Amino acid sequence: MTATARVVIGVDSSTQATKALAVDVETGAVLGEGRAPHTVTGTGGARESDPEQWWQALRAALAGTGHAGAAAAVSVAGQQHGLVTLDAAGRAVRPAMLWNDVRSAPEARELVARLGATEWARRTGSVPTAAFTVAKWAWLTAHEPEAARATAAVRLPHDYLTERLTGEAVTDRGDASGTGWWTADGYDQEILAAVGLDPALLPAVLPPGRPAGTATADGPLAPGTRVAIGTGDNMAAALGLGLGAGAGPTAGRPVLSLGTSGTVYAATRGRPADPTGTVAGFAHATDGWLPLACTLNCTQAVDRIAALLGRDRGAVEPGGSVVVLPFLDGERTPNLPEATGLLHGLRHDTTAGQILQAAYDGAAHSLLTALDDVLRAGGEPADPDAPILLIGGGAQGRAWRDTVRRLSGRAVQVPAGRELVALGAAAQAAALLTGERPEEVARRWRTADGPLYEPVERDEAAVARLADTLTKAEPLLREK
Ligand SMILES: Nc1ncnc2c1ncn2[C@@H]1O[C@H](COP(=O)(O)OP(=O)(O)O)[C@@H](O)[C@H]1O
Ligand SMILES: O=C(CO)[C@@H](O)[C@H](O)COP(=O)(O)O
Repeated sequence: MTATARVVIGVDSSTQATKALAVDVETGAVLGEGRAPHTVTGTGGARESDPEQWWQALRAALAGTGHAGAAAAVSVAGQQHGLVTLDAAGRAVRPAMLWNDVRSAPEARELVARLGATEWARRTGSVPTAAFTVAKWAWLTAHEPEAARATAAVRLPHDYLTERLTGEAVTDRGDASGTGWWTADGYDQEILAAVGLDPALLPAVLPPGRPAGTATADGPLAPGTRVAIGTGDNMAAALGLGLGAGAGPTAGRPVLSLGTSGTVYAATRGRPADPTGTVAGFAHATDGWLPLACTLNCTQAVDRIAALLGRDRGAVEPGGSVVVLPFLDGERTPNLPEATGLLHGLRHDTTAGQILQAAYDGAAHSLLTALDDVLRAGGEPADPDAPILLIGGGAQGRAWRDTVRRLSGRAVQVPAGRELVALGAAAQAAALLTGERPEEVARRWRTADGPLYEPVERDEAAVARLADTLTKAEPLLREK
């Protein structure tokens, strides 16, 4: 390997920011880091961002690594599901509708009613919720038909950025599996016809390991730099943790990610097809599957409640019996897209710190409840003694770590590598150079190593209170 072939860059274009890491291919050492924020607009159920801003943020983050001109390969991972609509000149027709935009909830319900939940799960692995790209496209054709008519290309956030770097209209199986129009055999022509989307508008889904192309001369990278295919952010984090679905000890290892979204998932050998819709049957980026459950209200919802209470995010207090269902932005798991937040069981002696703790509990409970469903959907045995790999910004907070341990009764391991999505993308880029599988690269880099926090006794009373409140409040939370 030449001196310049030693550095790759992995990018995480997530909801709130673009983060880029320059990484040494041999050791996994992070040599440089760049970051640039995104703006998310929208009130009520709307959440949108300008794709041009992601591109500018990508340029800034790449420059921030200090290695943009010298990297041998680059890969971009991005927030899943977002609907990017481009005109014939490649300009955005309108802002991208993001994964957490729940205006498309009625369209998702209608799509499920038309085909049936079991058939959706059988074909695409998932029952679409408002998050899925197919529901967003259906919303666009119904509410902004001129924008839909002006659309000459439909992209996901990561493949939009990959195309800006290379000029190639390509995507990967991992991110494609979050659209609602991809099956293991390619695009589902019948579903596309049902939502009036011409397949010619979509990028080609390349086989795993095939590069997207090389950097064009007018971009932020040295012309000819190899660009990997990239993937969705959760798929990239799985790669970054060294998790593969192939034979080996990593299939079925549970991951809990605490970021803008909360996600719980595992790499599995079995293809998920959960007709209840709790588990999305995503594809792993290399092979096998990545059953996943996702919440809309995670770190940001808890931070918002801390701000309302005038407390630091870590200033929780034990005790009391208050319950918070922090569904501030509507919720996806459980599927209550029109829900708002709920506070129940307030007493004269309830403290602000207990209310904040209850918000953490409410956010973590939805994810932990889905954990067994995730493993079942992927056909992997649930091992209650296996530590949960805890990642995302929230994993850095003691209150989050303690809440997950108390409500699960399990140990948690917090990988030392902070930016697992960007590391996973870097592993994809490195794999282009070395011929390894990306997850093998990450294992060699020992990205999942980190402190283990021992299990504590499960707080059965808190879990029962949450489950009971959720059951009783459900009719209220379903009201529009
Ligand atoms: N030390 C910390 N304690 C608790 N939460 C934290 C800490 N640091 C960051 N966070 C939370 O992490 C979130 C960002 O997580 P991250 O995984 O980077 O987001 P994204 O999903 O957008 O990539 C912030 O919203 C913040 O609430
Ligand atoms: O919708 C999902 C998964 O299905 C989300 O996990 C998005 O992929 C957004 O990710 P972050 O910006 O929170 O990382």
